[in-house]
Amino acid sequence: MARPLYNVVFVLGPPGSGKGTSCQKIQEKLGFVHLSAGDLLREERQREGSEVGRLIEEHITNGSIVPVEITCKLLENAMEAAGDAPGFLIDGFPRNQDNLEGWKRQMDEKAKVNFVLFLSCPVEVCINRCLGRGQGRTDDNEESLRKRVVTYNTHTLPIIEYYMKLGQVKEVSSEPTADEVFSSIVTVFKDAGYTANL
Ligand SMILES: Nc1ncnc2c1ncn2[C@@H]1O[C@H](COP(=O)(O)OP(=O)(O)OP(=O)(O)O)[C@@H](O)[C@H]1O
Ligand SMILES: Nc1ccn([C@@H]2O[C@H](COP(=O)(O)O)[C@@H](O)[C@H]2O)c(=O)n1
Repeated sequence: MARPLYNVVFVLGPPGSGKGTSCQKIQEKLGFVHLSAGDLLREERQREGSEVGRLIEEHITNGSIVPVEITCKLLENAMEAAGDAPGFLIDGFPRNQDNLEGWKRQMDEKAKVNFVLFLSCPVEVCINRCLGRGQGRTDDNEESLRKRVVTYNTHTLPIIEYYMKLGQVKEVSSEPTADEVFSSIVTVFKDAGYTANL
């Protein structure tokens, strides 16, 4: 098999666990490119009058998961556009079985998943963080957040468990301060052999 084009770390955890915050820090330090599936979907949603935009809006409001054909294409396009990078942090993906299977169909030969960084944090802490995020997100309200947590428990945790069985999950508690969390993440990357700039 040809050498995979993309070196990938999936970043998963409950909504508001600090995935975006930590990915930004890893990007700055390690040069990995941060791609948030949620951000890409929010961008795509803006396209005026598009049927896909309406579908994405519905899923985001309900805290449910957009079909993988849409999300995986957005991720692949973003990886292609980023070109040469030491690695990609794919934040908030794969979120359910459909995401996982779609990724395998579309990306298995092009990308190597090195490990899954799992940011664990009590749900009530996460909800309070989202409610205080202040970014004007339409899904940072009590109702959508409860739905997002149900989706996380029902659909995303089994994906994390799937990778745990493969021995590919590196868990970091994201309850401490963002700097403390980042320092634990640095250790994870060092242990995984990424020593450049660390
Ligand atoms: N370790 C931390 N301690 C306190 N607040 C934090 C910490 N990490 C992130 N935050 C804050 O919590 C909020 C959510 O963080 P962030 O957006 O990084 O989470 P996320 O996991 O990417 O969320 P989502 O899944 O909803 O996109 C932000 O306001 C961020 O500043
Ligand atoms: N793989 C994904 C990721 C996200 N979504 C939708 O976007 C919402 C916001 O995601 P964040 O990661 O930014 O919190 C999420 O609740 C989903 O509706 C998705 O469908 N698939």
